[in-house]
Amino acid sequence: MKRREAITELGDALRTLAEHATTTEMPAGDLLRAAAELREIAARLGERSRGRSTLPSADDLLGGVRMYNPVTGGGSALAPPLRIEVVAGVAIGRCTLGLAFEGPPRFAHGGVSAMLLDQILGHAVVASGNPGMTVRLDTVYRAPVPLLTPLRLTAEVRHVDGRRVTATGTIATEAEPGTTLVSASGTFVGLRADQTRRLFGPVLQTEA
Ligand SMILES: CCCCCCCCCCCC(=O)SCCNC(=O)CCNC(=O)[C@H](O)C(C)(C)COP(=O)(O)OP(=O)(O)OC[C@H]1O[C@@H](n2cnc3c(N)ncnc32)[C@H](O)[C@@H]1OP(=O)(O)O
Repeated sequence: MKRREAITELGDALRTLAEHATTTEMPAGDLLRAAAELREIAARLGERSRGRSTLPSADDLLGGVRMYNPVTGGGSALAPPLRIEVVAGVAIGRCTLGLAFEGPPRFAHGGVSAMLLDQILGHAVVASGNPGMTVRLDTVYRAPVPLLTPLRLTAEVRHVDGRRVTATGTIATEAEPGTTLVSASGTFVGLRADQTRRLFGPVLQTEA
């Protein structure tokens, strides 16, 4: 689909911009010129935009296509993006974090690790056929997550108890997949029909 490719192209440019804006040591004058040019571009993009209760026209919510998901979305300026595939019930994710995700020098911000894990746990939960929202996420930071280093994440469902699903996951490097840097356990809850209507009613109406 042409529009999705264009969205991904723009997202890619924005991610490059965010990384260079984070690492640049250019003088103040150059930064101010860049800011002015970027504001012009932003204004142009904002001429036609959607509100909070309208899905992106390029998305396919029920088909799992979310172009602006801040973790996996090709169109997101914020997403690493994390690429996930499910193999025999295990979600496997790959990404490399740039300096835009830095917390302690040289390493990822802890909140970014939690965000990646929330997403991949959620993916495993959806893949198990028990979709739900995160109600709890416990994260254990064993070693710092290096930037500019290919990462490998895993997640799988451990337990289904009615509407409650428990999943666990890890972050490691591609080079040392057996050494867990961060692990997480999450609880997800499937929504009742009334909860779905209350939270997502306006969006589902525009979808229909
Ligand atoms: C291919 C595409 C991939 C797509 C992949 C997509 C991945 C997306 C990953 C991102 C996921 C997110 O970030 S989701 C966004 C972050 N999460 C949220 O914003 C959720 C905020 N929480 C809520 O709105 C609410 O908690 C609800 C609506 C989820 C549930 O309502 P509730 O009133 O709390 O719970 P209720 O329905 O009464 O109870 C359901 C059961 O869950 C239990 N329960 C409720 N909270 C908890 C809890 N913290 N810890 C343990 N258990 C809990 C209750 O005790 C009850 O157990 P029992 O009595 O039945 O035994």
